[in-house]
Amino acid sequence: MTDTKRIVVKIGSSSLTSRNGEISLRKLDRLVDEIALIKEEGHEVVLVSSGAVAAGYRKLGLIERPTKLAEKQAAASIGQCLLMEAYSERFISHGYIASQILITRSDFSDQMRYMNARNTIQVLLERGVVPIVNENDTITIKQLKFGDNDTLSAKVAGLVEADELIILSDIDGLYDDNPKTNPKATLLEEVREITPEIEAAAGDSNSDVGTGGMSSKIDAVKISLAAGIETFIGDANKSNILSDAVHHSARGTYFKPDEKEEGLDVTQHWIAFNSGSKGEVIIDDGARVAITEKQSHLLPQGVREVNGDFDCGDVVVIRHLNGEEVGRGVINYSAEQLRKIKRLKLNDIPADIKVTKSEAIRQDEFVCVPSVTMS
Ligand SMILES: Nc1ncnc2c1ncn2[C@@H]1O[C@H](COP(=O)(O)OP(=O)(O)O)[C@@H](O)[C@H]1O
Ligand SMILES: N[C@@H](CCC(=O)OP(=O)(O)O)C(=O)O
Repeated sequence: MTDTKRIVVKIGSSSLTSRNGEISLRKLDRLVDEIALIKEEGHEVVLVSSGAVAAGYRKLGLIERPTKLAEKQAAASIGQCLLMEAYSERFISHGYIASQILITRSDFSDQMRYMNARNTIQVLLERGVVPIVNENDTITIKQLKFGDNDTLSAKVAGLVEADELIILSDIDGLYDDNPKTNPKATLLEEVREITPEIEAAAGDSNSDVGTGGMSSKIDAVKISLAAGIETFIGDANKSNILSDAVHHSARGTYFKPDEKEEGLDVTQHWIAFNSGSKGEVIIDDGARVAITEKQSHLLPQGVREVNGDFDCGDVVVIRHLNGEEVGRGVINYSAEQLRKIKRLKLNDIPADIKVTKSEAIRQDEFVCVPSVTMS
């Protein structure tokens, strides 16, 4: 019996569909068999599954995958039921119960709803259920979409503090160039850091059926590595892919978190990748050194400018005077208060400005955020 791991598995549309873009029940069956195998090894699994649009568009009377937003949403509304029905039936045949969790970005930007989702998934996992997550496509508006399920899966991995994120695709990992257009491209088997070269290798979005292509997978990897979660990208069509990935014997790309860095905890992960920001605080050199190198709090005296309209307790972006983003943190003053006390030492803050914590941002509520393209 191996140690129980908490594993988030993400399957993309391209791995669940047949050539004409319709959902393939044969592929879905295979995936469920693979998941059952790692469940039998004792692991907990959360599945992030795309495929709602693919499963629904034909029933909507369309002959090809829609591109208009309203049609995609209508197709997803039909397809999500069909997808869950298929999953549920097949998991039951293995003796497992599946559950559905549909999420929008605004659910995740609200800390209470985020923590609620976490508690719900915790109960499901303790009871051996396989929670199946997808974006709530039908009601999400364009500007507030996760957009691709790669990013969603990394955020879910952070939410449930997963040990491993496994992204299954129609390709057996990250290559140094797109193997579909460059036959000489070679597989990168282990990646320890997302360098500009890695980002360039993943290129721009490139996918016929899915939304993200390899570049959104790399954005996802940045999010999961920041939480200290090992991530694997491999081919959904290989037998035993999940079990082999868990035992590190599968062909694919293994992304390893920095062992010297402690990964972000669940609150820091929320601040960094889910909270959304209500404004900006511009800081000087000394303040930047204090919060990024000396592990000190950000004090009002280092604040030079305040942009936006936020309240005490909101998350703000912290930017250096030169425009670079330094990180994000929970602010202890409203924008109005901070404008009055910027550059002041704590002792000089007027008595009528009353707050529970006098630092502008406490170190434990500050996070340096790796730059991730948020779609
Ligand atoms: N450097 C690269 N290495 C591997 N695949 C790449 C690379 N650059 C672009 N791609 C493309 O990314 C595709 C996988 O993304 P996508 O179709 O969105 O899959 P999914 O539906 O699984 O999310 C591959 O089929 C490949 O064409
Ligand atoms: N939420 C959408 C999937 C979005 C999407 O295409 O994601 P992916 O295939 O992972 O790039 C659906 O279920 O159809």
